[in-house]
Amino acid sequence: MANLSIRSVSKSYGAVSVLDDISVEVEEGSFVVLLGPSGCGKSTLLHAVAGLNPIDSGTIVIGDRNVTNLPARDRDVAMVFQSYALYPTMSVAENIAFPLKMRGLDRKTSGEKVDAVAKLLQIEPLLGRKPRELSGGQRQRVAIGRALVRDPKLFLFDEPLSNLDAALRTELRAEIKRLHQSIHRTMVYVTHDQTEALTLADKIVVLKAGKIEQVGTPLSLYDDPDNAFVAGFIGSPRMNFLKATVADDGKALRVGDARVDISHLASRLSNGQEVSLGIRPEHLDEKQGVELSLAVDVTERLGSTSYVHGVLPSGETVVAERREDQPGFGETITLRFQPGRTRIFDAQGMRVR
Ligand SMILES: Nc1ncnc2c1ncn2[C@@H]1O[C@H](COP(=O)(O)OP(=O)(O)OP(=O)(O)O)[C@@H](O)[C@H]1O
Repeated sequence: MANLSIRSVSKSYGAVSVLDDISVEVEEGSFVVLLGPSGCGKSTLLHAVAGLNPIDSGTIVIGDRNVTNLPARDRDVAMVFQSYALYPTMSVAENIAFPLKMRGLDRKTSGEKVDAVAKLLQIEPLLGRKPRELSGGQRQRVAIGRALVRDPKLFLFDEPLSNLDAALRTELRAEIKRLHQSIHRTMVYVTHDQTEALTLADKIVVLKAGKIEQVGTPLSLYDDPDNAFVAGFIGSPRMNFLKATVADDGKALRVGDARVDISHLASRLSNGQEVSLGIRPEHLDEKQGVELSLAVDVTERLGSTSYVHGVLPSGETVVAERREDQPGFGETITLRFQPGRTRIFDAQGMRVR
């Protein structure tokens, strides 16, 4: 059963279309991430679900209620913002208890709920402090606590980790995941960070310029992207895209001097057609396969793995993963890849299958 249905939602600011016929189904208890570059409309969509932002057309259903025209306070959703949005004069306990106070809950029950949430988030020692006496990570835990205590139908997160440093982001990301696994509530999470999306989501909705590019599990988007945008946006370092020309009646591609057999594809490609050959950095470190020669300019060593940056004879730049050798500046190395690992995109960026 879908806990949230976003149906054909559109919104414009003047002549600019920010959300263009967006439909998304969010299953009960699932974790859905809205992912896309800055300005793609993901916050606008989340705010529309929360009731903070009116839409021009479409329908939003939460549980079995059409909430499209309901104000935010009647939607039974709780939102966690990037900026924490805590009340500075209130203690942590008062901040977390605030939604319960608004509901007129008695002090004893409210206190018990605050204690339970504080325990879950391991912020019990902080309950008496003011927000200014907390680190960024602690503040965000309090903001999450304030959302949790309301026990809403739906949790909405708007880039909650963006103000934190890298180590804390990783830590709190795992905590949000743990939280979701323990309370099994429906969560919709906005981010431009593909690592957050890949690690947290059951389902990712990739947005670009107000339109959905693809919806799928993290693995399906990574392995089976529908287009070059999704292929390039998901994965770090990003997929390499090499210029290629169709040859042998659609059975092969020419990439510089190399021939890439693509006879496994039911190709509708014609000789001479220009396409783009997508290869992930980790697929350029094979023992056997099609060979490319790379003039190395930078090697980044990250523990047991390295990323080698360099230039092909065509002048195109490439990033390749290396698990064993660590070539240095000026060396020329041979990259090898299996044609079956590559993804092919036409001139419009659409995947050729
Ligand atoms: N009140 C507004 N008036 C006019 N344009 C707006 C308004 N709010 C947002 N926009 C525009 O709508 C588009 C989508 O904005 P939105 O904040 O949803 O993007 P986003 O994907 O969340 O980006 P970011 O990651 O930078 O927050 C942007 O082009 C933005 O400039």
